[in-house]
Amino acid sequence: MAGLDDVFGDLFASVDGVALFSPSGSYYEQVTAVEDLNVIVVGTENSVGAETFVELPLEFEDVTERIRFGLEGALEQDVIEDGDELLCATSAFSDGIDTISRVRADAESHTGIYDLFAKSRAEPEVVKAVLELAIELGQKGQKGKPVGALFVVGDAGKVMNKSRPLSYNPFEKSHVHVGDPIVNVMLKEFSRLDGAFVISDAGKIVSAYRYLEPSAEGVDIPKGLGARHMAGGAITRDTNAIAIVLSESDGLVRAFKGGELILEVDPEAY
Ligand SMILES: Nc1ncnc2c1ncn2[C@@H]1O[C@H](COP(=O)(O)OP(=O)(O)OP(=O)(O)O)[C@@H](O)[C@H]1O
Ligand SMILES: [Mn+2]
Repeated sequence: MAGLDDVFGDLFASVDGVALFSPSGSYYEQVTAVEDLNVIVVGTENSVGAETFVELPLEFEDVTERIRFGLEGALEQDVIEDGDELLCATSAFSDGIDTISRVRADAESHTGIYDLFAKSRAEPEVVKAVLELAIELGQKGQKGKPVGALFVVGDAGKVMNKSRPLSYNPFEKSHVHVGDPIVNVMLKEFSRLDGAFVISDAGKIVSAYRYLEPSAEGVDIPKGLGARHMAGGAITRDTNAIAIVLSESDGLVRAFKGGELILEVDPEAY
C-alpha cells in the first residue's frame, strides 16, 4: 500500500540542501542530525547559532518573497549554487515551521537586495533602518496622502559636496541617528518637504533639504522616473553612497547603487 512518503517523497528526494527559516533550536538540531545534509538557517537573527546563516534584512510576510530573498542571500554568500534544489521550511500560518517548498536557486532572478546590504559602505543596520522607514512611509503615507522621499545613505561628506541646501537644516549640530523612534517621527514629518536626506555610514542624520547636484552623465535609470529618481541614481555614481527613493507617484521603494537601480519593492507587499 502506498503511503504519504510515496506521494510527497519526491518533494525532498535528492535535494542539495535544506533552508530552515527561523527554526526553533530543537527543529534545527533534528535537521542537522540528518547525515550528509547541507543545512542553511535563514532569518533576521541567528538565534540557533547555526554554522551556515543567511541574514534577512526584514521579516517578509509573504512566504514566496521570504524564500526568494533568503535564497538570493545564500547564493550571494556562496553557500548554495545556481541551480541547486533546496527544500525550504518556513512558517506560513503559525509561529512554527508548517510549510515545505522545494525551490530551485536561480541566479537569474537576482533582485539586488543582498548587494545593497552586504556591499554598501554604510552599516547594514543603517541601510535596514532607512529601507524600513521608506517602506513604512510608503504604506502609511503622510496623513493618508502618498508621499515621496529621497534618502542618501553613506559617504556623507562627498554627498554634501555635491549638493546644496534648499532651506535651513533642522539636523544642523544635532547628533541624531536613524532607527531612533523619535528620529523616525521627525523624518516622516520632514519627508513632506523638498530635497534629500543625507545620512552618514553610521546612521547620523547629516542634513535634510539637500538639493543634489550630481553629474547625471552615464546614469542609466528606467524611463518614466523623474527628477527625484534621476538625482538619487546619479549621486550613487558620483559617490559611494546608496540612495533609497520612495516614489510619490507609483508608491514603490527603489534603491540605487553605482548609478544603477538595484532593488524595487512594493511597500504593500510587506
Ligand atoms: N536634484 C534633486 N535633489 C533633491 N531632491 C530632488 C531633486 N530633484 C527633485 N527632487 C525632489 O523630488 C520631488 C519630486 O520631483 P519629480 O516628480 O520630478 O521626481 P520623480 O522622480 O518623478 O518622483 P515621484 O515618483 O515621487 O514623483 C521634488 O519636489 C523634489 O523635492
Ligand atoms: Mn514625479
